[in-house]
Amino acid sequence: MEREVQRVRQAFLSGRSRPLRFRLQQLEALRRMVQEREKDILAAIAADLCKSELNAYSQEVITVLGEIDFMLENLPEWVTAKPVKKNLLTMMDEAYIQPQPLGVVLIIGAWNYPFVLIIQPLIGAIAAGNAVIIKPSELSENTAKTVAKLLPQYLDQDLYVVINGGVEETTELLKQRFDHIFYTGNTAVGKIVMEAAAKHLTPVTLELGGKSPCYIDKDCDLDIVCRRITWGKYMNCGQTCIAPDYILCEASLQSQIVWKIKETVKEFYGENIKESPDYERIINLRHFKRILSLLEGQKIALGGETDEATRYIAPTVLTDVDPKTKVMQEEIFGPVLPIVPVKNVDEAIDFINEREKPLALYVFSHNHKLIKRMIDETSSGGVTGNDVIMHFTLNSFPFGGVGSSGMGAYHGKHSFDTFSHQRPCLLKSLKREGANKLRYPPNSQSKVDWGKFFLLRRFNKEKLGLLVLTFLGIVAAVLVKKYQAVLRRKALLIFLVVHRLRWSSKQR
Ligand SMILES: NC(=O)c1ccc[n+]([C@@H]2O[C@H](COP(=O)([O-])OP(=O)(O)OC[C@H]3O[C@@H](n4cnc5c(N)ncnc54)[C@H](O)[C@@H]3O)[C@@H](O)[C@H]2O)c1
Ligand SMILES: CC(C)=CCC/C(C)=C/CC/C(C)=C/C=O
Repeated sequence: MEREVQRVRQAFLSGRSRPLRFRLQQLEALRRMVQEREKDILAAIAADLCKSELNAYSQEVITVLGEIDFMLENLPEWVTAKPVKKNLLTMMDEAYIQPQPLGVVLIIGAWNYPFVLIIQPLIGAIAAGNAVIIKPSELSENTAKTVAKLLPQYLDQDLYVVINGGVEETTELLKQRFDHIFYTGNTAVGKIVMEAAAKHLTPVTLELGGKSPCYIDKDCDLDIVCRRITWGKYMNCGQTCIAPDYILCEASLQSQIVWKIKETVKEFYGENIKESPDYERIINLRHFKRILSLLEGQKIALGGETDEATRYIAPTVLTDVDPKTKVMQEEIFGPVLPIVPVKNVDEAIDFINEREKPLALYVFSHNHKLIKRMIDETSSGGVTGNDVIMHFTLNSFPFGGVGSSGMGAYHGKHSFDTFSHQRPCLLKSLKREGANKLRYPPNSQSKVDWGKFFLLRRFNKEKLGLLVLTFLGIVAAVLVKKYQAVLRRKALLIFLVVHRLRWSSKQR
């Protein structure tokens, strides 16, 4: 492992990942890989998650292609140094921010969207000029193997390396020194990653999970609300980090919500859900059993049917859920939707604020003020009003959590920034040493006053007068320098005219 990381570091130190042209070439090659090997990629995702290839394409491949196009279009502008505002002490100098690659980045992915969750951060890391080691999730082994096979056929083999393995390999990998670690997965492992990173003072981005609440106000169109929630909750069989985890609403709305979700489930997946190509399965038996245990003692208003052999759990809704029960203590990450009754929006806000900060928050209402209030008075990684999931699709948004749902963010320019160091560069001249006397010892009150003037722009009248005089002096000096030749010619002319006049008067 150590040798592998060293090999990638040597490749980074060769400097070839840095030029803009190289980064664009690699991103184009990655796009080619996705387009030419689409079938292999879709088949792998489909095998890992019992997902239709159409769904694999629209949930994962579209996002990746969109992100590559966005990078190719904007990267030339992002990599250029940006001049910054200067102060009086540096007004004659060159001052700019130059984004630079961090070095060797480790990307650790999760199984639930096994392709996009490693390739989207990879796009950002390449765009920023880094070398990358990718560790896909071992639970989605088909995608992990496919990515390990395909990437070296298209990308620089020493700069971008896939290492496959489970906990043991990841633990070993985490002992190495990286310049950034980008981890997607559960919060408990997030802490392990952060602890390992701390040993090398390596910065981390943690894309974690949590329980994303969904508040439904009574003033809304329940047909539309339930259709949107059903889509976001049961997509990928509920195994989506930003799926609505639970519903908060007034008790009287529950029966209508259950009925409308039931109708939508029929509309989306047909009478026999098990036969639907759009309804996935739970990733493994451990997660299947974990989700089943969340149903114990609950009032099942919809669904609840299961099949261990195929790890099938029907779209399920629970009503009148007690917040103290297990289903409300951990992220569900499955097709189970509890409804927790609250009296009003105030109680919903308190409920959300009494818990860990979620990755996403959803609020449905015709009342725009209520939505704004919910946003102002709570905290979450991201918010969508009157829909679910959709904030993920906008690559101008930073995507990430807050508090226990994660730290740092990515997508689009935010990915580029995550994997770059914003390096401040100040270039001075070795001339104009006179001005520097102000900061050299011995110090004096007058120097402090000048310092205050230059850096804090605080001055007394006397100093202001002096400064106006200095400024006029500088302007005069600049003008004299600029028009020196003209002035010299004018002076010569005056001299000649005067001389000529004198000579003429003498002749007379
Ligand atoms: N914020 C996001 O973008 C996002 C996206 C997907 C999933 N998630 C969250 O991830 C969770 C589901 O993923 P998961 O954690 O089950 O995925 P997972 O089991 O695939 O684990 C994630 C990664 O951590 C590694 N790992 C596991 N145990 C480890 C250990 N002890 N030490 C070091 N590495 C270890 C795995 O090898 C894997 O690569 C949910 O909480 C979900 O909300 C978040
Ligand atoms: C809008 C469409 C068609 C797709 C969105 C795809 C999606 C839900 C991606 C989620 C990726 C992600 C961060 C998952 C976390 O678990």
